[in-house]
Amino acid sequence: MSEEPLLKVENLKTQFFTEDGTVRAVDGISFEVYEGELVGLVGESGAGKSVAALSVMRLIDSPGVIVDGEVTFKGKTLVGYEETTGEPGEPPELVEREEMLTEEEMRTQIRGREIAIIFQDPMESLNPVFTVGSQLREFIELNRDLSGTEARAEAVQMLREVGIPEPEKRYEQYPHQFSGGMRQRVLIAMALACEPSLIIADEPTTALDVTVEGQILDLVEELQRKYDTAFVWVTHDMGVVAEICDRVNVMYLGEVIEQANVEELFYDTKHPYTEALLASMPRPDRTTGELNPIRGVMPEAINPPSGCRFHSRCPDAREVCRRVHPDLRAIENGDHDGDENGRVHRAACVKHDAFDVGYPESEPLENEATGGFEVGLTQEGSR
Ligand SMILES: Nc1ncnc2c1ncn2[C@@H]1O[C@H](COP(=O)(O)OP(=O)(O)OP(=O)(O)O)[C@@H](O)[C@H]1O
Ligand code: NI
Repeated sequence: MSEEPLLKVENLKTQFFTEDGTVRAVDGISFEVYEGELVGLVGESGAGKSVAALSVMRLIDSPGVIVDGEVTFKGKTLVGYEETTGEPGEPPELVEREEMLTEEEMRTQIRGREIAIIFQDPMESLNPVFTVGSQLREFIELNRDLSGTEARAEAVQMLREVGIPEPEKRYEQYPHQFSGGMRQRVLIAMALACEPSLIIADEPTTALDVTVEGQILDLVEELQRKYDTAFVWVTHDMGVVAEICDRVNVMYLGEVIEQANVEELFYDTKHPYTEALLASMPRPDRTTGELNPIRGVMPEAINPPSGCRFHSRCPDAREVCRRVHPDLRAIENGDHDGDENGRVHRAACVKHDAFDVGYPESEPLENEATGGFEVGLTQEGSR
C-alpha cells in the first residue's frame, strides 16, 4: 500500500496553439504506473492518448506546449509547474519548478535509458539506409558502457531474445527486408536494450494483422515477466487491453474518465463511455447481442462540451450532466481502500458521485445516443 509509483502523472495539460484556436489535447489527466505493471491508455481516435504519451517524455513540439501539471519518475521531476504569486493586480503565472530536469538531463538520463518509447510505425524509428544490426549496436554503444564487439554481441542476443530467427544473419539485413511484425520486434529489442524500467508503447501492434499482433502481445507479456519492465500501452482496442493490461485508464476528449484494474473495468464498469467502448467490441464472454458502435462523433478538443464532455453521446445523460463537470473520484459504495494493491477504482461520472449533485432528480437529456427521444418516455413519446 505504501509502495511509491514508478511514474506519477498529475493534472497534466498539453495544448496546441493553432490558427483555429487552442486544442486542449490533454486536459488535466492523472494516473500512476507502479513497477512492473502493464497500464493501458485506451480511447477513441483523438482522445489524447499519443499526446499524453509524448508529454511524459517531453517530446511535444510546437505548436504544442505542456502548460500545467506534474510528472515524476523515480523521484525525478520530468514535468513540474508551479504558480508564482504575480505582481499585485496581475494574475499568477505558471513557471517551471527548479527541480524540473533540463532538456539535456531528459536526453542523457531519461529517454532510452530509463523510459523507452515504441511507435506504431517502426520505419519512423529505423533508418532505411543502415542495417538493423548496426542501428541496434550503435544504440547500445551510445547508451551503455560497452565496446563495439560487446555491443554487437549484445545486439545479436537482443534480436534472439525478441524471437527473431537466425539473428546473426538478420543482424546484417536492412529494415525493408523485415516484415512489419519483425520490425516491431526489432523496436522492442531496441527499447529493451538499455533495460529501462518503463516502456511507453503507442499502438505498436495496430498496423499488424491479428495473428502477428497476438504474437507480439505474447512476447511483450513474456519479456515483461522476465525483466519486470513496466509498460504504458496506448491502444484504441479493448481486446488488447483485456489481453495484456493490469490496469487501465480510459480517456475521452483529453480527460481520464475511468481508472481501474482490468477485471473491474470489464466486470464492474462505472462510466457510460467505458460501457459504450466495451459494447462496441467483440467479447468472448458475451455470446448474445449485436455489436453496438458508439453513437455520434467525438466533439472537437478546441471547444469541449460543458459539464461532462461525454454528455452529447451518453445514453445515461441527464440535464445535470450538461452543467456539472465530474471529477475523477473513487466510486461511491466502492472499496475505498482499492484492490489488494491499494489501487482505487475511479470514475468521472455524476451517477456515481459521492457528492450529490442531483443526478437522480435531473431530467434525461435528448442527445445523439438517445436518438432524439428522451430516455424513459413511454410509447406516446416514440409515436
Ligand atoms: N501537432 C498538432 N497540432 C494540432 N493539434 C494536434 C497536434 N497533435 C495532436 N493534436 C490534437 O490533439 C488531440 C489529441 O490527439 P492524439 O494524437 O493524442 O489522439 P490519440 O488519442 O492518440 O488518437 P489516435 O488513436 O488517432 O492516435 C486531437 O484533437 C488532435 O487533433
Ligand atoms: Ni495516437
